[in-house]
Amino acid sequence: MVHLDAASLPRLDARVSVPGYDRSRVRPGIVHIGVGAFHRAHQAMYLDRLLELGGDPGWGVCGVGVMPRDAAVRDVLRDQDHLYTLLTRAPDGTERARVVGSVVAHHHVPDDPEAALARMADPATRIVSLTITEGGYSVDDATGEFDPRDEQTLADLADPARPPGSALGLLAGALRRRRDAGTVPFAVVSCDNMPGNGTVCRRALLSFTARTDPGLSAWIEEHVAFPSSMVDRITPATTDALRSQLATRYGVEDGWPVVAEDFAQWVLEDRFPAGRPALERVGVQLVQDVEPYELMKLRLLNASHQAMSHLGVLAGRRWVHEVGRDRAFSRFLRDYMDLDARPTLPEVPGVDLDAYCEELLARFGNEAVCDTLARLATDSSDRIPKFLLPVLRERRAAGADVRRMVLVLAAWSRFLEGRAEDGTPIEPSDLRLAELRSHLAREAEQPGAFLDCRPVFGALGQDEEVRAMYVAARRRLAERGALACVQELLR
Ligand SMILES: NC(=O)c1ccc[n+]([C@@H]2O[C@H](COP(=O)([O-])OP(=O)(O)OC[C@H]3O[C@@H](n4cnc5c(N)ncnc54)[C@H](O)[C@@H]3O)[C@@H](O)[C@H]2O)c1
Ligand SMILES: O=P(O)(O)OC[C@@H](O)[C@@H](O)[C@H](O)[C@H](O)CO
Repeated sequence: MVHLDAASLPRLDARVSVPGYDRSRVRPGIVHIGVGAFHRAHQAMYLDRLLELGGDPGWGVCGVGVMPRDAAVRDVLRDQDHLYTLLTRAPDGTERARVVGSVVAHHHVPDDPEAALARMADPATRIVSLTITEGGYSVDDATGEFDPRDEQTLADLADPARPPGSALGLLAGALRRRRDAGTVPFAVVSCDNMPGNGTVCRRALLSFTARTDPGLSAWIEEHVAFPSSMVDRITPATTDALRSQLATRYGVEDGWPVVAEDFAQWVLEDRFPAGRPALERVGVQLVQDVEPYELMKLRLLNASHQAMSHLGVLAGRRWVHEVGRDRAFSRFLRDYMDLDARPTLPEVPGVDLDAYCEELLARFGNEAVCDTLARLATDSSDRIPKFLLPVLRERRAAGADVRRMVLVLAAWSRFLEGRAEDGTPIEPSDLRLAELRSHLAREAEQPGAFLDCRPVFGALGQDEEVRAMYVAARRRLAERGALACVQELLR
């Protein structure tokens, strides 16, 4: 068994590809906040590929962790010279193992906010990117208003003079230093799954600074670029089973490997006043307007994920591929894509949407990637309003049949009640669980009360026809089960 670190690279199993470039020359030009599974399977992978092609070594990554739990990643990465293994698995079971070398440093904000701030203020940092989850931006889905709830952001707003502890606080603090020093600002790149993620991030930061430092807010508005991006690679959370597989198959001891599907896509708006890596060399699409790609991905892939997760769990499934390979469920998803989502999409340059949807279904059926429905169903109160409800609203306004999407909402409500159809307990994890359940508790006397949760459903929840469909779908789910409900709605 070989413990992964810089010294052990030459001794690794020959099937594990390792950085061929000189890591001692790699310097962080990018600071990334939220070095979770996805960043390491996606952005860091693209930069690793670029370095492998002889790309500018000034485009390495320094990770930044804001949440207390990020200390665990920091410790593992530090112990491994910031190296980790990325396993990619294709639907046919083909697996590739790669040690990624593009991450070269990591700062943990709860322990040392100054180190993170100094790194972000350093002129060598030209991009700050983020995967801090949809909730990390504190923008209310129903109103579009800034409505912070997390401890770190609230603490930064309450006392702007103390060292920042939140992602927004760090961005503001670092940009203030750059402005004061006359340093060109970095571009801020959100890589979270949100429509208009650059715009959302900009709105959040401007709202944050409007409350803490209005002069800075005006400067950011004028000088800082927030290119939007569409990011795609299905990346489950790391498990102990993955660590053991890596050890057994390749003899590598890695505290935090990552597994992902073999597919990867990144479409990025080309607005980087301080410069950017030559990402086009490694397959990243640099475009003027990312919106069509973003809408395509969020409404076809992520909304389908929401549709399959709650229905699937109610029907007793645990894995994404179990649902993806089920004939009725996959036909239901394809109907959703073709009849509900696609009519709401603009033309997507260079994309054949039929082929895209077909490929999505194959990706959902990828057993080797071991993705769980539970991951997809986490924090759905933050996902459904961004991925599914915009489609439901548009189709409703067009007078279309919206029963498939309403069935998904009904399944979500049953899921939140905490029991699958076979009686197995479900433990939902959601930022708004208490609030959602307080609405659900009124369903018995007031059918449809779940839809009164305004921050999630907004005015749509008061649409009488939608409510009636939802109540009927909930009843059918209870009487007949998720699979039968899905089958009933197949075209
Ligand atoms: N996993 C995927 O398949 C995938 C694919 C495309 C996009 N994404 C995007 O990436 C995000 C993260 O996914 P992941 O798989 O890396 O998850 P993860 O749980 O592995 O990592 C999430 C990271 O975000 C940090 N974080 C969470 N809330 C935060 C907050 N309020 N402020 C600052 N940091 C915060 C966590 O501490 C952690 O470092 C998703 O929410 C999604 O928007 C994920
Ligand atoms: O990451 P989230 O929570 O936005 O959504 C869950 C999944 O739908 C998502 O992670 C997908 O796997 C991913 O967006 C694929 O690129």
